[in-house]
Amino acid sequence: MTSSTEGRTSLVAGYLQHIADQCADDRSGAVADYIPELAAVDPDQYGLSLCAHDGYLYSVGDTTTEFTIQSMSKPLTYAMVLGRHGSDVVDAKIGVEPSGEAFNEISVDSRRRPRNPMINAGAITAASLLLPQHREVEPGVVDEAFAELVEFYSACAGRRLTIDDEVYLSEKSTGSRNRAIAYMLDSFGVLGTDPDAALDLYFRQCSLRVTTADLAVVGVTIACGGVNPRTGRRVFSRRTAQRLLSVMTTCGMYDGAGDWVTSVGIPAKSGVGGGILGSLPGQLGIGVFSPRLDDHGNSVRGVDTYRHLSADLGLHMFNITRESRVTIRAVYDIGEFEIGTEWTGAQRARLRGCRDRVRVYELQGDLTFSGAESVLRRIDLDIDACDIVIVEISRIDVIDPVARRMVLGAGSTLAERGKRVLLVDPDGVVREGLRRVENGSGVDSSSKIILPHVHSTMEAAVADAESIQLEGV
Ligand SMILES: NC(=O)CC[C@H](N)C(=O)O
Repeated sequence: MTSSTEGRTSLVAGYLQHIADQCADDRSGAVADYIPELAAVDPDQYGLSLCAHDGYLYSVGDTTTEFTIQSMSKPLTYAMVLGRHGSDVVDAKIGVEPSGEAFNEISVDSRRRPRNPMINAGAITAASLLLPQHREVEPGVVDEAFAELVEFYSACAGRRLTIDDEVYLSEKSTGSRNRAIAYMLDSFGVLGTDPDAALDLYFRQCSLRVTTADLAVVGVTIACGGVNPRTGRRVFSRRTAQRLLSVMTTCGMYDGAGDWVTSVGIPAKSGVGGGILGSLPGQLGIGVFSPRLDDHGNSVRGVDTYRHLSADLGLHMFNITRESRVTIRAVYDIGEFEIGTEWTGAQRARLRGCRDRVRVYELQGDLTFSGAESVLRRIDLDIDACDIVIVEISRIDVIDPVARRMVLGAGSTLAERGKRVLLVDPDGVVREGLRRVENGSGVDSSSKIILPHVHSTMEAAVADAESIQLEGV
């Protein structure tokens, strides 16, 4: 498996690779076989991508492999329809209650509406709302609606998506169940358009090709309230984003919604192609792909991956923190050290070169995975400008176990590049983790762990920085 991030090999990519490795051996489940194109895929493929709220992308595994979006298209078409008609019109046609049934169940609620937009009945109704609301649909109208749909999906993914024609034609020629659903809806008067046109649009949307990176970017666009952070473009409104997160939470993983929310807690949507799209509000987007499915039609390794992301990286949406995002409240350089008279002329000359090589980062808020990820990336970005980094965490109250490991792990990753990390931690928020690592029950499995020096005051850290600088003189 390959791993790629947009920068240097990072701690975060290492965590993702570790999760991928833990899920790799599970060969249970079976690939979707209702059409030959899906049955023929390599079942062992696996990819995982994560996109941070500023658009930075991490990927491990088969992340360039394209697969069909299938039901992960449902939230996107729903978003389009909400934008076009407003929630009142849409709510009159499609409910928002979890159905507790399979995705292709032929059922409606007491008002004869599909129960929610994440099951096929709701998704076909959503697709119908992108077409002219009369029965006589002229040729070319579906093409036009599809072109707009591709435009919208592509804006969410930040890249032009294309259709898999074989999958589309196969879906179209074998879709009796979906046809039954559409005609039932039509008989109830739910569809204002030609049911075959709605089906055609639905089959096309399901056949668009994506990668896990695309899914992560779509997920982060939802997480960021409708703005794609990679393009800076607003694709849909904040209200729509809130709606998508709500229905993904309650209905995205079909009949196991309660279990999903408690054990994973990441709004998500799966597709029978083996993908799972996830969106953690305000924080990040996730894309996973592995073709073998469980009885609900969700990717087996995909579900397992999400369980790990939630448990190991603390990514549950109800991981309560005081401030949702840690902030770097100040960054400054210590400047030139006092140079004592005991030093020789040559030493003094070299000491002067130490100037501005010690940089302080003061953090505040609660430190979670996402916060630690962005802080470490910021440090990584600046690192050529300094030799010693002092991270001041006296204003951090709560630190997640994963964030603690990340902060401690920075000692090793920066040491590889000849840099040192010192922590100012008066309240001992990292101390517990430090003890565990020192006892050998730690964290990163890297052979030599270089821990940051931990100090209780800034003065002590600065004095330590000074003596480290002097060692090299
Ligand atoms: N759950 C899914 O991904 C279902 C999509 C599939 N094309 C169908 O409509 O049956």
